[in-house]
Amino acid sequence: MLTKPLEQTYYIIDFDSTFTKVEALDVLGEISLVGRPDRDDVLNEIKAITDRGMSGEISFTDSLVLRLNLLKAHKSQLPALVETLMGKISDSFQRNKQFLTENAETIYIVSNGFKEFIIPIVTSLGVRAENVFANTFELDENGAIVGFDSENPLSSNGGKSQVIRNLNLDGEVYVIGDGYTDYEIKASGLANRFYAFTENVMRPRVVAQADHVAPSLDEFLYHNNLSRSQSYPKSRIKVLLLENVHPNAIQLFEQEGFNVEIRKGALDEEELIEAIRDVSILGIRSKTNVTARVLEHANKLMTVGAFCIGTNQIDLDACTEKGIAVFNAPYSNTRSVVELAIGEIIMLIRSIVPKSNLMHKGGWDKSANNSFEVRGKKLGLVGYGNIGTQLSVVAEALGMEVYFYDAVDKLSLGNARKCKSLDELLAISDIISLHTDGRKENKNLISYREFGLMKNGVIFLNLSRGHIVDIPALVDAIERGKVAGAGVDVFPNEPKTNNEEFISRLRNLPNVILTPHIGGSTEEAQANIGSFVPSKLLEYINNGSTYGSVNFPELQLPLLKGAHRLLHVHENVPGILAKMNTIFAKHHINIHGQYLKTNEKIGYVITDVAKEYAEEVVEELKDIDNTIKFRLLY
Ligand SMILES: NC(=O)c1ccc[n+]([C@@H]2O[C@H](COP(=O)([O-])OP(=O)(O)OC[C@H]3O[C@@H](n4cnc5c(N)ncnc54)[C@H](O)[C@@H]3O)[C@@H](O)[C@H]2O)c1
Ligand SMILES: O=C(O)CC[C@@H](O)C(=O)O
Repeated sequence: MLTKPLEQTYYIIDFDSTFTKVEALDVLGEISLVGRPDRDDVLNEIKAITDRGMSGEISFTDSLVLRLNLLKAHKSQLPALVETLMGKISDSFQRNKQFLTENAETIYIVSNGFKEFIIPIVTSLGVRAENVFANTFELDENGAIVGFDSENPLSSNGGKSQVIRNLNLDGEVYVIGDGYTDYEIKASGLANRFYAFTENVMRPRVVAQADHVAPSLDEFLYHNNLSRSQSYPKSRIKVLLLENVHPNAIQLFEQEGFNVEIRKGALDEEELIEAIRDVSILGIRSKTNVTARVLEHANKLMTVGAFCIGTNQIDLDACTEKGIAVFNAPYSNTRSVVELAIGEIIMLIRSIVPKSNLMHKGGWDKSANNSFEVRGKKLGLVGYGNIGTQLSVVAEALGMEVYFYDAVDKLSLGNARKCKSLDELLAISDIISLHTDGRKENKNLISYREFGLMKNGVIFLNLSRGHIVDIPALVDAIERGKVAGAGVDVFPNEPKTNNEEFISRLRNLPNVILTPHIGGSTEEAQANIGSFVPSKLLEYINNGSTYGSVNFPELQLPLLKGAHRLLHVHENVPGILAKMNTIFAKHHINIHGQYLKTNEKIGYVITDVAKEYAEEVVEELKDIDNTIKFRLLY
């Protein structure tokens, strides 16, 4: 579909920190200085000299002399340097090898670095060796690197401009680089445009001079309508991650080249409305409410990741109606909640909290009063889903008798016994632990009446969702001694950040363990979630797969190869697929594969088609009545 501009265009590309992620001489230093006790100091000195050269404090030639003297490198170390640099080629260059090979004739690498390592690297991606303009090392008779070709214009300031002038290029000249010397080519009137390349390093002084900022080569290719590996540059796709999600997630999005913004706390509705306008991918945990009102302002939003189990904080119906796919981590923190519940049950039934509090005040209460074993006690689980069932198994291993009640018929694990009603479970249990999901109907599931049904001296836990328990009723039950001990991790109103005060009537009650919604907050769980949820979001963005989505029809799609993928989300009304196929037939489109899945609200159709097709097809598909969202991937 895309066509190259007609006029001849030349592409001048920098090497260090542009073609590769690193400065090659820094890497050479890491190799040549191995074993030296002062290695880190010398490496820092080399970096400082590079900066002084770049800022103009010393001449480029002087900076080169000083750095080579410090490096004390030998030609035998160059293969190791090349091997390391091979692994450090910028991601967007690696994925756009096709651009480099197809335009090999008009691509020039112009660098103040050295041909000895630049040529093997750039030719591996199709660039021509004769189009590499760089310096060469000077060696002594033993092969030590002792200098450089001082006659080469690239050994001094203004060298890049001189090389371009000598090339006498006839056509449009675009320069892509991260350094000021790259901009200087444009400043000398020798280039039409300068693209500041910021994938690896962002130099404000250089960016300030740029005609366009290119956070990746994809952006450069997109800006010039050139063929590329990404249909839409990821650097244009904004990811907003709230509530301190694990660094794994940030890294996964950044390494794919997305534009990632992170915020530590949750946002309230107004703040989120403001922040979400240009966001395509939103990551939250339990405290950010994605309401229908927020979604009205989220016109670019494609997907939401709940970096937790619960999704009750998200208006799933509104997301579905807007064609926004929602994903969560349904079992990444299950084990963590189970372990906390077990720990709390033992602490509460032994009355450890008041004993410990007393000791902190200097007291000593060595007695067995109100201390019991868990062995043989009846544990009642309300909700027998992922957490309930796992807790059931671990509790049985401790010798507890497990009873459960679930809204749907569930298979009992081990010797766990099913109760026919919630009331039956409440009446029978010595310890009651809530593990239902947070659907609205569960608000105040446990209130005065339910506490009234429980045994006197019951141990009560809520590590599910705050609104499931009527807090005044719980406070009353604790004060009356009906509940002998309580563990509460979730609350109807929770502080948005760690700086806000926790206000609750549950404060300062005896034998009550309060935890700040950390049932799932272990290093292991957060790291798991930080990888799991992005993997789902990325599969959806990159491939269209919705497997594991909590609101979209689930489709696990094959990888996209040699085709264009058209993704169509529409209201679930009859006849849409027929209309799409009529359009394909009318334009004689060769279909490689087609997948359809619906739920009660929407339909999701993926069609893989041969790459050549008329541009109107896309517009016609978007114009089908009841279309909610359309995307094109290749
Ligand atoms: N404290 C934390 O940090 C933390 C961490 C993870 C999960 N959670 C919460 O724990 C809860 C359980 O998580 P899960 O992964 O086991 O969920 P799940 O969806 O696997 O299981 C929930 C179960 O509750 C049942 N249920 C719903 N309403 C019910 C009702 N009124 N009566 C009886 N059963 C009912 C469902 O049928 C389902 O089997 C969720 O609310 C989740 O948000 C909290
Ligand atoms: O980490 C969170 O904010 C929520 C944890 C937990 O409630 C969940 O739903 O997984």
